[in-house]
Amino acid sequence: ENEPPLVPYKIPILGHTFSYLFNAKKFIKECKEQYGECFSIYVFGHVMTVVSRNSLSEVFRYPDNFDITSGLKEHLPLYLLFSYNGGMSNEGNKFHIKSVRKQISGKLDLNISVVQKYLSKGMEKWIGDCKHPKTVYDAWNMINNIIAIPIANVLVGEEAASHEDLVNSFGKFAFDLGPLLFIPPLLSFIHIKLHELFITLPLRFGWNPVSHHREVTMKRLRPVIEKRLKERNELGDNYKPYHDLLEYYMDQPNFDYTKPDNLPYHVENLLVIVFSSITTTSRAAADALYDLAGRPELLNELYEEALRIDRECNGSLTVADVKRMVKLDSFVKESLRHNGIITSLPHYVVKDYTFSSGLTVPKGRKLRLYFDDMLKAKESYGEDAEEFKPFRFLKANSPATLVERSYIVFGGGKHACPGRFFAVNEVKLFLHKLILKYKVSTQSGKIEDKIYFGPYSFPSKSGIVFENRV
Ligand code: HEM
Repeated sequence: ENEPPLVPYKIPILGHTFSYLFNAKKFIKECKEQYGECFSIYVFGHVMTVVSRNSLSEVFRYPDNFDITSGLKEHLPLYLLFSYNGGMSNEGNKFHIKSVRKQISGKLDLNISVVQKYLSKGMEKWIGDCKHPKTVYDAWNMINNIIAIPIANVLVGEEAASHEDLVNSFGKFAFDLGPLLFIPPLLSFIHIKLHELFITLPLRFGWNPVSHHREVTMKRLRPVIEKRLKERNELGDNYKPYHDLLEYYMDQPNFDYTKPDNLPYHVENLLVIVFSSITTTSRAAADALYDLAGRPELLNELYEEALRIDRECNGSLTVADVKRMVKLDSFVKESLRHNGIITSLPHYVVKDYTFSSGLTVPKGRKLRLYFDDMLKAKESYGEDAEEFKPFRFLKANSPATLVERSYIVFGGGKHACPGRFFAVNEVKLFLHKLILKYKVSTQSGKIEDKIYFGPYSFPSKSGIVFENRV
């Protein structure tokens, strides 16, 4: 009875689908202005509720009432693509969160030198010498190739990550699965399950985007595992554990790679982390690069900070040094805040839930969180919340990793991204090295807009010009 208002629509069956697909930013904004922070729209044959502000915070605060796993599963049915670990499950997620907290974000001090070393190698390989200005289109793709190298090293160690096919496979993994995520669920008009059936249709003909990556990973990990097990045997208490995620998997009581389904199971767990870590981080770095390249005065200011810190630490940075990059941190945070994503993180309502506003969402209702509105809330960011102000957070004691009511780039509550400490450090290190080495500008000389598809946004594909600093 007390449901959020359903925004009226004129075209039966289609409802708001067209506006949602082709004009989401304006459409959702107008709906909120007219119907308040919580309203329902009719898209792809189903009623979906868009939540913002207090209602959105409640979704994070009461995770038992809102199920994100089913929401994500519907868009990307990993459980149909992953044959050994069941894809995404609540139980599986607990393991992933623990492993990322402990082994990746929790070992930043140790990982940071690996990240630096391989970021430099990646930049040398993919950007290289720009004595003559070099224009790169689709910088996200290029940055993804760079970011994949340090992440592969942190996940599986230097020996396995020395194989180019493994690093390439990690880098491409999410891009191979991604398109499935963005196919509009047109068949949902008939039945929600039909969309899932459609996107996994190629599986029935033997095509599975996961199989190739699983095979490459297994081929490269098996000899490393055998070598480490031998070392463990020979050295006993003197064995020095490696700091990567692979070592963590090998320590699990259920690890026995001699059993037929065991290694593929652990490799699929690893691929979930590959999926969550590489394109997300490279996307943040690409957004920041476009934001930087369109603002020459900002580049100069960040260069001064980068140069000072680089001189003080002789080029070898610690976590504390990265923390001292306060201008860069504020800029990265502002860039993340402007990621342009309109709505995200689909959740299903587990049982009827009444928000503190008095509105009730029924069990089974799909919610989407209105990110763009929350990230531009005037109550939190002031009257100029819509503006891009790179040093907005400089004096606010509010680092880019800090999850707050309105800063929901990394989600919120119990499920807030456990990889954010690692990700922000890596993005900062990438930009730090880039700023020291190159002058960057947009080919157009303008600040480039993001590309939109439905409620999703992507970095621009227009040219970025790299030039060596003299
Ligand atoms: C800039 C880069 C990144 C962004 C923007 C990002 C964003 C997010 C968001 C929005 C969520 C959902 C949170 C929620 O449901 O409230 C999430 C979850 C997660 N992220 Fe990240 N992430 C990034 C990097 C990483 C990295 C590098 C890793 C791993 C090394 C990682 C691992 C995870 C995991 C395991 C979850 C699931 C957490 C859960 O379900 O409780 N992420 N991330």
